[in-house]
Amino acid sequence: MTQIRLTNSATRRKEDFTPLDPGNVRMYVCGPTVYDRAHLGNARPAIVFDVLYRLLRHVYGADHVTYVRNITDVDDKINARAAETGRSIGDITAETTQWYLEDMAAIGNLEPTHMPRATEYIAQMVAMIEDLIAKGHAYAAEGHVLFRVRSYEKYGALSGRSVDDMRAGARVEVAPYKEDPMDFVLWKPSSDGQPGWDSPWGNGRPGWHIECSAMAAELLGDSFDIHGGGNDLMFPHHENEIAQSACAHGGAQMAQVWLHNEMLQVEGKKMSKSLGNFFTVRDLLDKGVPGEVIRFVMLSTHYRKPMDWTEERVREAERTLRRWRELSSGGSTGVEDERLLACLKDDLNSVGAITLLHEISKGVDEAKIDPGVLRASAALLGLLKDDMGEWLIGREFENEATRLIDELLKLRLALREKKDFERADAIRDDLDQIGLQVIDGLKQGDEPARAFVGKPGELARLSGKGDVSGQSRWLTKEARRLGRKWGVDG
Ligand SMILES: Nc1ncnc2c1ncn2[C@@H]1O[C@H](COP(=O)(O)OP(=O)(O)OP(=O)(O)O)[C@@H](O)[C@H]1O
Ligand SMILES: [Zn+2]
Repeated sequence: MTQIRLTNSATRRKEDFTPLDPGNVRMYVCGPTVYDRAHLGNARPAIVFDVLYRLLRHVYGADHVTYVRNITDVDDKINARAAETGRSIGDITAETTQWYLEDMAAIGNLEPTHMPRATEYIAQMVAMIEDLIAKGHAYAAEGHVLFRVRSYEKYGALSGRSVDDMRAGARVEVAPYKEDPMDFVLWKPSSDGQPGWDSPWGNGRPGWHIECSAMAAELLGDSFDIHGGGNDLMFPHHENEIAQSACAHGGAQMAQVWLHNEMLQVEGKKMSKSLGNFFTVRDLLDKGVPGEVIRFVMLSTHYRKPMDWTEERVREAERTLRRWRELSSGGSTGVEDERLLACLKDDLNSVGAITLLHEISKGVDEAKIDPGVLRASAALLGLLKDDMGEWLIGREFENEATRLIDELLKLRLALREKKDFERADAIRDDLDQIGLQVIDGLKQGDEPARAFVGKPGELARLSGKGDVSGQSRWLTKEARRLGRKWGVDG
């Protein structure tokens, strides 16, 4: 069996992946701060780590993987949004969380095992902070609690910077209550109207970084296998998570492997809410771009490379998926192609996997490979799933069959114009034989592909689910036969 290899940001090397406990492989991924719709950039880590989750489930068994992706529902950005809109914080976070779950499902992601909301783990955060103070890694001052960065000598190891460099270059908040400008907030006081919880340091709320450390420890233990997120979080967020967790847990290494996806960009800049250069997953879905197409485009670039979103890629993905859906119906249940699995095991090489899917689909088309293999292989990427096939239904459908039939109709019209009714009628009869009723009165330049079918809905449904799409392969075969017979296939 091929070994899973992952590029560990902490060592900057591609390494063999060996879980601490193969009976329970554990992964934590930083989830969204819920005050606005997820933009397309936010969808990237959700998809990348979903593919990893699927791979781990495949290799270690579905019941032997625990995937945690949190919901940050206490954060100053949320408070600001509440103040702007006059809405309650609870309404905003509940609504945004629901949107997030719907949008992530629409792009084909499995639900993680746990989706902890920060507000439900305040007690664990307070306990962890108290522990850090007791161990000398944190101190309370003026209602705040700060992490003493100097107390953790490996601080900066993940992002490869020294504390002195960071101090020189960083825009850290200088505050009178800090021993060192680099120290970061674990707890801060809340004024009236701000969300707050009782604590040994008065009414207050947690800082963002401690949320992840506390939730990860509670659900996955002091040490677990994989920690993921976008590479924009490497510093300071992940650096701070590492420091807090190691110091609270007697030096135990928080995660064995750190994985970071690169950014989705718009004209060379990170797509982000703060820059305002974003569009949401929902915008695209509402525009009619199917979730499966979004997923495909995202996986067409390796997760460690920056990527751009272009209309051309969307169209290309749509064409490919249409074709694969058409080819993938029928046949046996199917087992995935081992080579595809090997690709994904090699640092989630989704690009190589897609290339292989093209090759497999060609084999299916030539009747050399069972369609079940295409389905099972695509499923490793979360593609071609039954419940996502709906997008094809009712859409205009263009493929090899319709193109050839189109050509046959044009030929028939040309023959009629030359008064060669015998051959024109023969074409009509041939089409009739394969269940296509020719409607007369069509002129050259009309769009015969749409007008030729007696039952217009049917052609659109041909590549839908199950047995219906079986017809589509049959139709393609028949159209090719007629194409050859009438010399319109070249
Ligand atoms: N453009 C992007 N490409 C890929 N991943 C991204 C992108 N923007 C954010 N992420 C990732 O999405 C997840 C949620 O991020 P977050 O809620 O902080 O969104 P954000 O757009 O970065 O917010 P802001 O713009 O306000 O900084 C994180 O794992 C983050 O790394
Ligand atoms: Zn986090």
